[in-house]
Amino acid sequence: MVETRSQQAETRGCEVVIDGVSKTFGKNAVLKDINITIRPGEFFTLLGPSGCGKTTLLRAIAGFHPINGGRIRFNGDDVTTLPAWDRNIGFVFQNYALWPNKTVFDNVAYGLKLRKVPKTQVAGRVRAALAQVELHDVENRFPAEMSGGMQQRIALARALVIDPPLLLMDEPMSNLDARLRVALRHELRTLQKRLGLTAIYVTHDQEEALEMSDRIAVMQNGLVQQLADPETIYSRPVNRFVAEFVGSANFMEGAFDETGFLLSEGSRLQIAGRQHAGRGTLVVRPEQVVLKECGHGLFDAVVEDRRYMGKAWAQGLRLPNGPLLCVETRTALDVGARVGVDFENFTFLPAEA
Ligand SMILES: Nc1ncnc2c1ncn2[C@@H]1O[C@H](COP(=O)(O)OP(=O)(O)OP(=O)(O)O)[C@@H](O)[C@H]1O
Repeated sequence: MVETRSQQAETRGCEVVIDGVSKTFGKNAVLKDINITIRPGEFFTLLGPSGCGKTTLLRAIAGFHPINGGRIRFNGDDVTTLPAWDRNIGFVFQNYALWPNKTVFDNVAYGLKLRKVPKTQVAGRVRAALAQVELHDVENRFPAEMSGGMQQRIALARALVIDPPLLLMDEPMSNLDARLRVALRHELRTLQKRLGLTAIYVTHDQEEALEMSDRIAVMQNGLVQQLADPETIYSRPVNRFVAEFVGSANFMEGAFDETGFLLSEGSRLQIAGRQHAGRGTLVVRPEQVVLKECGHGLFDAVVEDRRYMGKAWAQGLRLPNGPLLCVETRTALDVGARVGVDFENFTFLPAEA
């Protein structure tokens, strides 16, 4: 996503260094020596399946969980043992955690009162925070009178009102319907860039992560599997877990030799493999498959099935004695037809020694 210069602010976000952080709950090692440096003004996402430790890491950064090993630094200051309320962080919870018996005004003003901001400034700052999330004339209402989307905005205003250099968000959109989530992605990122804060965002939604983030750490079982910008994560996954978790892909096991890639099932693909050698897995995204006339691709395949997906057709192509390849096409192919298949691009994951 590209921001215009006028949308970008000089960054006042802080650098966050997570230095060898580990965390256990009883005997359960939930974070295992995590090392990440998050840059000032960055929109950084922790992405991974349920239970991988992303919320635990976010809460450790916030100071809600003491850690068992490592250090956490904000702009070079060691905050590892600093209580949460002294870390000057905005936090948006998954369920918003708004007080139902407080008005919108009092919900948003809470952080200011805690910090003993002079009363004369409170109303102005609450209104400014609500305006940042495009909420107007709602100060006297109660959260239960507002839609899920509005409650999410109030939670965001409450986090922003203290003017934090760091905003932490734990799946803030997971309770919203799909259409609203998509609309809010752009809005949230634009706001974060305009305010120039550092944002750390937790999600298990790969589309959300790809669209919003400057960089993503893909996590599994308490470890960072890959840390990179969205394009690299998607187009050059470092292992099968990342390739499977982010986007869909075809996986073909086999080995490169001088004449191409020999599939485990026996067929040979005439891929020039000079830069690759040995056993491993070819990872081919559906949109990296190019259809040609029979005899003009790497191999011919037979259309085995097709499903209509709205913006494209998902087609299953059977390789001779080989796996079923999933491709996307604008128009439907007849089941039983033969087509030539080429790969515009692919990733090769060498087998682990
Ligand atoms: N307070 C706690 N006490 C004991 N175990 C916990 C606690 N919080 C989390 N865990 C465990 O730590 C592991 C990681 O949990 P965490 O919430 O960080 O995962 P997650 O990736 O954020 O998943 P989800 O998307 O489901 O929230 C899980 O096995 C979970 O059961």
